[in-house]
Amino acid sequence: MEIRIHQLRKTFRTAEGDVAALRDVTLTVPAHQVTTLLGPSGCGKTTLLRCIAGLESPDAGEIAFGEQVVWSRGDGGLPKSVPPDRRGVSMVFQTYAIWPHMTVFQNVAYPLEARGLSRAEIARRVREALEFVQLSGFERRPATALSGGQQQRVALARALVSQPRIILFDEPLSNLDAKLREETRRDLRKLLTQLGITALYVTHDRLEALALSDLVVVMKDGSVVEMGTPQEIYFRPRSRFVVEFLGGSNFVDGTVAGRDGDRVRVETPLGLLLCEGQASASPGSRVTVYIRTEAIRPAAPGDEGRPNVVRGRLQSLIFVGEHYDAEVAVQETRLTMRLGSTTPPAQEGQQLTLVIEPAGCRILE
Ligand SMILES: Nc1ncnc2c1ncn2[C@@H]1O[C@H](COP(=O)(O)OP(=O)(O)OP(=O)(O)O)[C@@H](O)[C@H]1O
Repeated sequence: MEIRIHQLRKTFRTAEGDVAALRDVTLTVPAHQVTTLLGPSGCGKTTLLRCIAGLESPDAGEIAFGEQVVWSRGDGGLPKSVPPDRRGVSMVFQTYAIWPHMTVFQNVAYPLEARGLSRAEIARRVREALEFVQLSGFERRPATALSGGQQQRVALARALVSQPRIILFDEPLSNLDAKLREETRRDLRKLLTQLGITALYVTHDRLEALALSDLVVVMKDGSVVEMGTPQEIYFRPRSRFVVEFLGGSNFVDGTVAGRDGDRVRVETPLGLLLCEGQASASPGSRVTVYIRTEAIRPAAPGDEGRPNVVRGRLQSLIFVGEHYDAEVAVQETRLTMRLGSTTPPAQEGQQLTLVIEPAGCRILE
């Protein structure tokens, strides 16, 4: 079920003044896929999720599930709203919100109790949901006698048992430790792909967004700034904000010098760089170039005469296990890069010749 959001606006009135949590957000969340809302704290992710669930009332705009409008209000008019329990939406929260005084079975059965289903039907559906999250055999366990990861799976089973059209996740993994988080992320991706349900997932963790999603929507200050597949967002970001949010660090300012096929030549403090992106950039215009850390490598024999070769001095080298994080000064500019940890690295202070792969060198808007 596709979610269509059109010019959704929400302002909170607080003692300190108005807070614009959503500024005319327009967005289509595709059906049967996993979409994440990614952005820093306070950018409006949770507010958008709560508006979709019907837990928050927007000020203006429209929300539709497929062809069904579930909330709408033009400026000044009365809102039209489908109540939360009639939207066919389930939500999984950061705190799991499972009931400690109930068993696993009772927790998962809870959403079905009020529906007048037979005991046999409830038992069948709960069994199926628990099988799906691999918790068969845990039915009679008190919910508190489970690990954090297992509690999270109970919350997921409870969200699935009522066969929702849409499932919403609000930072569901943030209470788990790093290892469990990684495992649960993998399991969740597998489960959601198998289910083929429309899932919208809120996180401020970039790895989670990249690993889980079919589509990543980056938000800032109540607005959508960019969206795309994880690969598009990672390899072809358009703004410095997105690059920085994804952990990128190498930026140089420059002036467009001309074109070279699909690529653009930019005069920078590192010298002339051949870059991807914005082939329309006109000569003379000022631009910022982003260089991906892993696009920089030490030069090897045969690299002479290649584009984007620079010389610098190794400033620092930090061992982080699978590689060294290195910082290299190229005249006034500092570049961060990775050096393999299996080959003996260079010494701090040593001169290095580096190649910057043009595919990892991008002009930003
Ligand atoms: N009930 C409320 N009353 C007043 N202001 C609110 C309320 N809920 C949210 N806000 C404000 O609206 C803005 C957006 O909040 P929201 O919780 O949607 O952000 P978020 O991106 O989900 O952040 P986080 O990752 O920290 O949860 C913030 O500035 C927040 O302080």
